[in-house]
Amino acid sequence: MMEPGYRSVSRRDSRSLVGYKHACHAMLHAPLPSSLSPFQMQMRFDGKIGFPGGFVDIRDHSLEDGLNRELAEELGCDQKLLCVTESDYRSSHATDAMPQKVVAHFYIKQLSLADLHRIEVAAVHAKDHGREVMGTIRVPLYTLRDGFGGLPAFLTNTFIGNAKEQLIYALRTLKLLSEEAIQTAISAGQEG
Ligand SMILES: O=c1[nH]cnc2c1ncn2[C@H]1C[C@H](O)[C@@H](COP(=O)(O)OP(=O)(O)O)O1
Repeated sequence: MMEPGYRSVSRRDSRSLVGYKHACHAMLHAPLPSSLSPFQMQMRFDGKIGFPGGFVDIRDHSLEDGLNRELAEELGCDQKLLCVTESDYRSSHATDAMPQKVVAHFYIKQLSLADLHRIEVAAVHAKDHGREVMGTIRVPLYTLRDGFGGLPAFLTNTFIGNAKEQLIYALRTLKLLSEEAIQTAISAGQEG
């Protein structure tokens, strides 16, 4: 499932697209052997949910340098605690939708639970906290007995760009939930 208007593009080919801005966003994830396995998104200034990151000027920086700069601004942590590298890169999708043509690059960074928690605490003191970022949030990976609370309800939020598809991609690729559980959560969210 992909947000209409987004097409998959390779990291390499994306560099030769003309007239596109490049945006990099990262999912921070701490593996745990339970449905509480936490990963992070954030509430943005516009009331939409997305991942930390932002626009990157590829004339001056590598994708990862630009992403790490954005993460420092939004999460307030130094690179000893959080440094995304090319090995964390997962996908790129281009869109021609207005107001601007964008290539959205996506990363998944695996961390220890202790470091994820340190980042959540540091985020309160970040430059962008209360301006562009209203707060970090954890994504619920469970579904309550009512069939709606938890992940299905979370999926009814409004997401920025293709962040919802990036989230579902991450659930699949990290095998955090079975395909059946993912489909059930998506369907329940649509009905709820
Ligand atoms: O989490 C996201 N996943 C995919 N695309 C996203 C996400 N968050 C924002 N976006 C889009 C929206 C814009 O087209 C660009 C850059 O947005 P933003 O992160 O707000 O960038 P700046 O902070 O203004 O640099 O990506």
